[in-house]
Amino acid sequence: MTGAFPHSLPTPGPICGFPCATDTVTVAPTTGQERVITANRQTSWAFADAFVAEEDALRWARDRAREAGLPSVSPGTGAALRLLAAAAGAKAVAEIGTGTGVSGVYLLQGMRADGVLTTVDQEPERQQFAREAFRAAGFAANRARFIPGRALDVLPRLADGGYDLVFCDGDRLESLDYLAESLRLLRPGGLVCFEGVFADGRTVDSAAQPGEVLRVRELLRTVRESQELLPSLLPVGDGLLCAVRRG
Ligand SMILES: C[S@@+](CC[C@H](N)C(=O)[O-])C[C@H]1O[C@@H](n2cnc3c(N)ncnc32)[C@H](O)[C@@H]1O
Repeated sequence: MTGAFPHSLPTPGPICGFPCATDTVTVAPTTGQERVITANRQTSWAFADAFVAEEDALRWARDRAREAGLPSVSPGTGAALRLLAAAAGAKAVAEIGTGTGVSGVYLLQGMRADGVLTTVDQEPERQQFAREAFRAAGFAANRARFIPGRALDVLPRLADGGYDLVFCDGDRLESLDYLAESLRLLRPGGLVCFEGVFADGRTVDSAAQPGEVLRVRELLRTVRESQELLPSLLPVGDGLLCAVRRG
């Protein structure tokens, strides 16, 4: 991760606690005890992320993603999603960005036994891999509804307040639209989660960043300031932003 979070951050202001386009970031040289703490923290993060062993179906889906050059959620992120789905007693989950099904398997594992995962991806051939992964993981075909198409075309067709959890892992440039749609889709007390909000460290990096990173920063600010949401940014994988829609 770029920078030595949180030492590299400017004093959090009322709007953002991470660099805006104009913020400067001074990375303090790490010496002695501080360097030990930083190294330990990174080792601890790696340990936490690898804490959950993955079964064959997940490894198979992950291999298909790797072959396609596609990122998948890390084991730590998958385990967090599974935990959240289980804690929420999720019966209806919507996913943006099926990929080859890694996150979908974790979500299904956490959901109620009669729950249905509605998963959207603009690449139907990836959804075929996910379908196989779900079957290999032991889920009946009726546990997942695959919808091919662009997220912003599909989401408006899904039912208002009909979902316990919405997981967003599609196009970062569309993050704010996904948030607006999620607020409509979630029941009160439901959860929205965004994968990859660290953007490989670029979110807290003061160097010039592409539009997708600026959009992620906007998402973080919006979620943090929303009166409708109770947020938490989980430092698993590439950063999992989660928020509960207040009842
Ligand atoms: C990072 S991958 C998802 C990985 C998956 N969640 C997992 O962990 O296995 C992102 C997926 O989003 C899909 N995607 C990107 N932009 C999209 C959009 N606008 N609408 C629907 N799907 C989109 C891509 O085709 C890709 O399969």
